[in-house]
Amino acid sequence: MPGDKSISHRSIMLGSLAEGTTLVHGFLHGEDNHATLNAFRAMGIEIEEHADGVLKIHGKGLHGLAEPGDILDCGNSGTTIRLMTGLLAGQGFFSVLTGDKYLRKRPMKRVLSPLSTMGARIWGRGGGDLAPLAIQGGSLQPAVYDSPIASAQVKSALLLAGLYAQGETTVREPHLSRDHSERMLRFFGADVRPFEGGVTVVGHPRLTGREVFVPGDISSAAFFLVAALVTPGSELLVRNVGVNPTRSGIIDILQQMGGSLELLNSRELSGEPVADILVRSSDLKGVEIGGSVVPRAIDEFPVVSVAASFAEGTTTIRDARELRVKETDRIAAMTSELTKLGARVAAREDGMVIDGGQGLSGGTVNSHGDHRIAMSLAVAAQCAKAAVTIEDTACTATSFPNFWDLLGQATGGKG
Ligand SMILES: O=C(O)C1=C[C@@H](OP(=O)(O)O)[C@@H](O)[C@H](O)C1
Ligand SMILES: C=C(OP(=O)(O)O)C(=O)O
Repeated sequence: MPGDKSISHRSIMLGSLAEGTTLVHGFLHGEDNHATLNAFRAMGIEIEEHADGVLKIHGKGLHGLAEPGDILDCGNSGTTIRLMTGLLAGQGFFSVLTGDKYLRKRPMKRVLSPLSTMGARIWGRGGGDLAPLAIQGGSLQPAVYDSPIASAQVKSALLLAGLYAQGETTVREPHLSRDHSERMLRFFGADVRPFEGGVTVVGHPRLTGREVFVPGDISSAAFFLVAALVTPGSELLVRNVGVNPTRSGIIDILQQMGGSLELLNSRELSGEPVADILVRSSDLKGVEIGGSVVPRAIDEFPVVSVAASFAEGTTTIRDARELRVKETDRIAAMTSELTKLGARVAAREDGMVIDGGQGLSGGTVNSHGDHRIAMSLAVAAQCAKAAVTIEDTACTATSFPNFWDLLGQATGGKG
């Protein structure tokens, strides 16, 4: 699997803010991560790329970034723009962040509001909710923030701002979102204290360059797990996948559906749990999904809805309103596209209801420009009764540049 996208972003950010050299093995060379990489280069950080894809980051310490000479383009990446907003709020310079037409529609007030309580000065379109964002960096005070949503991007923006505030910054969240920032901050030497319901970071740490091994991305593996489960006679071993419990909700959901998935060779890499996943085709059944598993599988719901179309009985997804503010409205997009393939799907305000079991037919579908929708539809196509044409597929390069090749290999050329 390609490297984990979330961990790859954070390795550039913390490697740049650390003193000394950071080596990153397994970095994801996708468009989103290149947006982060280019932003740090534009702020004066030297990042070498070796022939084997390994990155060497020459970190300049917490106060080593320079004012960028131009607007920083975050492309399609919500993680880049939201985490950078927190980080840039504490710098001694002015910066502007923007992104593509999808990113410029996504809500930013969720980070701007709590950052303003720390003294951050940030402006945006739409009354301060939309990019481009203009940031006048300056001194910050620590804060205690009760986030109404379980969002790692909100949490991480505040923790990164908290590095620049004297004292303790605390974020509480309704359910635990992915904790890669916490783990990597600690790995680089920051004082990070997780507690039941939240986390505290102590400001003004000294971060030291490290050697980071990025595990394979479970969100990318998810497409192959579902493809193998719903293709009769399949057996697939997916090696070196990050199985951090705050990310592994897809394994729990697929096992609950009756999927045969085994974790082998469990180990730890740079503070992150990793395993190989053995998956065998299985008869799936419909399930109820909601509550704390939702943030643990937030990017996997498009492909979960494909699995549900092949599962016997009804699958109900609840508490997943966040899907409406991703690269696209993923509830609306999957409902319309799966319906075109004959699935019985109904959208709900906070999720979907899927009556599965009758398989999918052929047809023409569209990704809506969203990488996860494109790849989920490829899995649907793989197992549909007739040919499926998927329009607008270049977006897979956002998170999974070699997706089509790997799908072809895994399916013996059928992909
Ligand atoms: O912090 C991160 O790396 C991410 C957090 C999640 O977003 P939210 O924080 O908006 O849930 C997720 O959807 C995104 O793909 C990556
Ligand atoms: C939502 C996603 O990413 P981001 O928020 O970083 O654009 C994703 O990769 O599915």
